[in-house]
Amino acid sequence: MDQPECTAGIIVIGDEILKGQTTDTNSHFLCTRLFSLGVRVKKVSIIGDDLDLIAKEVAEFSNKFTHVITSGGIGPTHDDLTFEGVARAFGEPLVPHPELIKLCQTFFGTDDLDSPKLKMAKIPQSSRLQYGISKTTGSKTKYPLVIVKNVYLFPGVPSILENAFVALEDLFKNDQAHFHTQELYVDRDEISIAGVLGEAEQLFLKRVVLGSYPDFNNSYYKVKLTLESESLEHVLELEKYLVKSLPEGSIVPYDPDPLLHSERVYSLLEKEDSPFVSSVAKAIEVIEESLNRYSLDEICVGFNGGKDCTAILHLYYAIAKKKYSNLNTKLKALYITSKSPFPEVEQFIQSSRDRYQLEMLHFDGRIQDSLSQMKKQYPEIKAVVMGTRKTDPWSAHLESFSMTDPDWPQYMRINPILDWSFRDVWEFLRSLCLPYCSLYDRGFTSLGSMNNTHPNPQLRYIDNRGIMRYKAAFLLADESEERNGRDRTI
Ligand SMILES: Cc1cc2nc3c(=O)[nH]c(=O)nc-3n(C[C@H](O)[C@H](O)[C@H](O)COP(=O)(O)O)c2cc1C
Ligand SMILES: Nc1ncnc2c1ncn2[C@@H]1O[C@H](COP(=O)(O)OP(=O)(O)OP(=O)(O)O)[C@@H](O)[C@H]1O
Ligand SMILES: [Co+2]
Ligand SMILES: [K+]
Ligand SMILES: [Mg+2]
Repeated sequence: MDQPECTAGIIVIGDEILKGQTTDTNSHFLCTRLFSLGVRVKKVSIIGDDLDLIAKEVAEFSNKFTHVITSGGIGPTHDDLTFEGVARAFGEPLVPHPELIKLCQTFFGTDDLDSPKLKMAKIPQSSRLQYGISKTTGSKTKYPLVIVKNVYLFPGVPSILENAFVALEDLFKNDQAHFHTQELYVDRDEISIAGVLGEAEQLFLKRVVLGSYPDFNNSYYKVKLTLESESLEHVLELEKYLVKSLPEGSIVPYDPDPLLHSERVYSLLEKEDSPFVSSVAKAIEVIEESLNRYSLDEICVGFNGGKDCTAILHLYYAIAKKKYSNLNTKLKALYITSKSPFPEVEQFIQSSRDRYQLEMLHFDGRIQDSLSQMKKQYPEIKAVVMGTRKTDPWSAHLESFSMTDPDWPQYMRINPILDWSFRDVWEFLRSLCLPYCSLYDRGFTSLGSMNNTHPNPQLRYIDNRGIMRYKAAFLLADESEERNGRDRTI
């Protein structure tokens, strides 16, 4: 820690970003990688394709930071000005580089120095060329990175920048420093823990950087704390201090990436025998059996954003991922839109689609009609995995594998959680920290459509300011009241 800090500045160049036509993902990528390499990014600047601005920014960044990374503006067109801007920053001319000319000739088949295709071969006089080693193939990259003093000129196209950076990241690795980070999740408002955080900050000044980030939409915590230092000891010391000083029970276990840890579904079975463990075991058994009977192409998950199918979807994902160790086919989900869907439900369905990378089979209208349409449009589908439980209307007679009723389009209904209780569903979702539709945190216990569903009166309470509120669904004490928020208790 006696050495000067290893720092970096990032300059993202391109009019399209300032106009909002392109979202900059490169700075986020670079910040993440550099942080893990022990390099502290001090500043990110986004500027347009403007020669003077590029020159000024590069000169200033080059003075201030150990490394400067630019992204964009090195293509063949008139508006690509980064080489020229960097040359101007250091008072150097642009000169054709023999090696780059050769490369441009092989790529573009021209040796006309005035052709736009050869513009990319003219670089600042003191440039160095650096080839990377591809981490996947082990071979030398086709195109070199241009480096001028401490400035690294990366192309702006995200996939190319990312590959180039990974192939060259040893250039940036700071062996002196490795940041140790730790996250703590707190189930209290930021205001109520601000005092403790302030004291901690003073006590650990300069030794640990403490960050506090509220999240108003998370079902599991309200504030994420980040503890970060070059010394693991100091991080652990601060952690201990916070555990001691924050209100008892306010730090909650949280898994920010339950899909990455989907094998935890199986770890649930290792817990002490209980009705919940048997429920999970049975569900796993049914889904494993269905994957023996059907290929991934022939099955979809009936997914309407409700809690039961949220549990089902995760189980199905975890089991499919285990069976087909490298899931490279998309899992299919059937969603039949109800008459007036809740926006919160639609939003949750979209975020689930993205999270699990689902292929959505989407229909509008009556369930029966939609299933007939699915027969025509996706004739390969033979079975639907569903979150039906025996306590649902008309479901007491169902079995793990039940064909649809005779007057319905014929599908195998796979029902892995028929015998689960309301409590089982919540224990499953919450112990794995799975995201679920936000309505369940606002007193809804079963979801229909907007015109027939409201929060469950059993969960109503008056808060300390006299305002009527609803507790979260998982706190419902009497499970027979699950459908008490539905109009037609059919
Ligand atoms: C894929 C699929 C198959 C279904 N098959 C039948 C069926 O064979 N017989 C039936 O009466 N209802 C069937 N249903 C309807 C459901 O049992 C249930 O009534 C519907 O999902 C509405 O549930 P809710 O009232 O809890 O919102 C099916 C639904 C889906 C999505
Ligand atoms: N519109 C639909 N599109 C696709 N699948 C559906 C639809 N409606 C019901 N299903 C399937 O039927 C199952 C039972 O429906 P149900 O509404 O009881 O459960 P849920 O929506 O998952 O949760 P909740 O009981 O909290 O509403 C769902 O889990 C889902 O698999
Ligand atoms: Co249900
Ligand atoms: K903050
Ligand atoms: Mg429902």
